[in-house]
Amino acid sequence: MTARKLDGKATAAAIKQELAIRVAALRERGIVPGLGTVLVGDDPGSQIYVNGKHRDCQEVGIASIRVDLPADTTAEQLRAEIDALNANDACTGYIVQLPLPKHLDEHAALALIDPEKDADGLAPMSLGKLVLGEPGPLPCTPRGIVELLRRHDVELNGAEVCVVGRGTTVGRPLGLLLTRRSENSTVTLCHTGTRDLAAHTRAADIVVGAAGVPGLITADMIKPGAALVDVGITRNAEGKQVGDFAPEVWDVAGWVTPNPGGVGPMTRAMLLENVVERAEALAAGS
Ligand SMILES: Nc1nc(=O)c2c([nH]1)NC[C@@H]1CN(c3ccc(C(=O)N[C@@H](CCC(=O)O)C(=O)O)cc3)C=[N+]21
Repeated sequence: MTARKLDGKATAAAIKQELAIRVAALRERGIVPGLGTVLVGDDPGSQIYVNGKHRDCQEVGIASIRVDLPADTTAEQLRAEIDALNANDACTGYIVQLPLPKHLDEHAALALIDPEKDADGLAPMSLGKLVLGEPGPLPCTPRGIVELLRRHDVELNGAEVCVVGRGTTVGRPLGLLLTRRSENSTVTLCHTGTRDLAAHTRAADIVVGAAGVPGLITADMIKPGAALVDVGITRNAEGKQVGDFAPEVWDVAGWVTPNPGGVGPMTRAMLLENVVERAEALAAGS
């Protein structure tokens, strides 16, 4: 059996077309959504991602504001840049690209983002709202994963989902998203302390690899027909993006996200979605 593709690239392209129409409608009413990015340092991966986000903005008609800072930026300088974006009316939402250089405190930086402008859904107020079930921006990767599965008609209601990885950007918030009544999945959140990972992955209808360990999840750990979502973006020695699943899983699974071309493009599409949603709320007067 060969798995079908959970095509993030094509799905993200379709979502961007829908967003372009919504952005055009906003612009007709005099509202221009504007995404800001704050990038500190010269991590090549982060530069690629930020470039991609600005390209996406241009495609759908969102204005973009780019703030690139040197690696030795101080906490005070970073705070001043964040304050400036909070005060800038042309910026309706923004992100602070992670990881920050080691001398900067990521949680402290995220806490400075005006909750109304948190495009990533990773600031403390947004994560708190997610826990409480209140409306707010949703973290982009988890939201993109749910959207990708929905648009391929992979059943979430009652599904057994094994999420491998407990990080704050993906694993943990994905568990929160999937266990809402609207998704209604049963989630097992596995991590480095899990005693028998294979026992959990084998029991799952959907397995999400978000551990950042190349090839961690192998074909023998998969229930035949399961849907597999690969969040891993480790770079190998040749600079190629490698995921958390071994390639042989394609012979066992029912659905697999290509990588690249799966979760990454969906993450970027959901960032745009968050920005457009926020601009629409502004247009509605809230
Ligand atoms: N505040 C913050 N928000 C983020 O959303 C965030 C972040 N920090 N830090 C880093 C991670 C990583 N991330 C990716 C986004 C898109 C692709 C993506 O589109 N990848 C392409 C390949 C890109 C290429 O290699 O050219 C793909 O998978 O098809 C990958 C990774 C967002 N992140």
